[in-house]
Amino acid sequence: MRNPATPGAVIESAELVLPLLPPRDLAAAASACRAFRAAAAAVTTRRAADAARGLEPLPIPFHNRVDSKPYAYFLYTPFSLARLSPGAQPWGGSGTRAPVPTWPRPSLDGFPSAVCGCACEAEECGGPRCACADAEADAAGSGSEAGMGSLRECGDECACGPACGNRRTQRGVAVRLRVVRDAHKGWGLHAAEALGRGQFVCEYAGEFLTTEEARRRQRLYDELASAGKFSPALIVIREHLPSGKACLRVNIDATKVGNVARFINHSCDGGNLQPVLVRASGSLLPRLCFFSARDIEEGEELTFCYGDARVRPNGLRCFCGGLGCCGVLPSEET
Ligand SMILES: C[S@@+](CC[C@H](N)C(=O)[O-])C[C@H]1O[C@@H](n2cnc3c(N)ncnc32)[C@H](O)[C@@H]1O
Repeated sequence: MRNPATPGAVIESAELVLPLLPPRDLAAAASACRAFRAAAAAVTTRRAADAARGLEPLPIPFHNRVDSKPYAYFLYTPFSLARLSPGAQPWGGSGTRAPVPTWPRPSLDGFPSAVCGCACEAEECGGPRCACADAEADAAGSGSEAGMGSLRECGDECACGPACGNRRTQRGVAVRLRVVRDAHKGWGLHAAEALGRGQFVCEYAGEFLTTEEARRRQRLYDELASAGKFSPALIVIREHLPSGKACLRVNIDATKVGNVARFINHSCDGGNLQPVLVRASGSLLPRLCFFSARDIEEGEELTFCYGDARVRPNGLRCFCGGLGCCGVLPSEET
């Protein structure tokens, strides 16, 4: 057995333990000894190089020319989760990149799914004969909520495989993005390559919450946000019947566990992203996905409109910079 006091053993344990630590604990560990300081610096550099920590097909780096924060800390999930498995998630270790888990997507643990799908021949999926195609639905058309598009994709019960053309949103973030710090808005998601109109950008992934839990967290987040230095990322999606009555409400919280969509800032003029509710055959819950609403240049910030309502007291100041900026961020009672 290796002597625990040897420099090699110290570095080995640093390699194992430091990637599990949140920033404050990492800084504390760095002050322990020179070897830990060097190992912690390497962890920080690797974290700043990929917000997605190897869980998306492409790395998504942080860029900060505003202050000294190298990255934002949260647990990464490429898909929304019904239940969280407790425990820390390593981030910034020197091991090889984690395998990309974007295929097959896990089915939503705990949610019932209907048995349905298509049996299309190769390359027929999404076409007129595909049982999963919905002639009414489109990524940029009328949807269940004002400004929200809708789309149907192939799902778990379909005969098609990972390369199916009707699974555009199921293979993770395949466009180059970066997370950029702004003096007023905090972190924001930017295009790191030019995007054509209608390209899939990312899903809004996080924890699925009950409405009761969403309300409880919203109250807490409001308090923390009004004190500054806190950026909540809890979103409520309501799907309406044509009559206008709400029929389904989905609460997704990406504040502590989420994906890169948690960095998308608000724009009062609607922004350059189109939110789309995507429903896969066999899945009862829709997923919120973002597509480019127009051609987007490399370096542009990606934004969407959080909503129209500004009803909660102490609304936060909006810095979207749009011509029609309302001055206050949208906020509604959840
Ligand atoms: C979903 S998060 C977006 C990412 C966030 N900027 C961060 O640093 O993590 C939403 C929060 O970002 C900030 N934010 C988003 N859009 C903004 C805007 N137009 N003006 C000012 N702050 C904004 C607010 O703090 C808001 O509560």
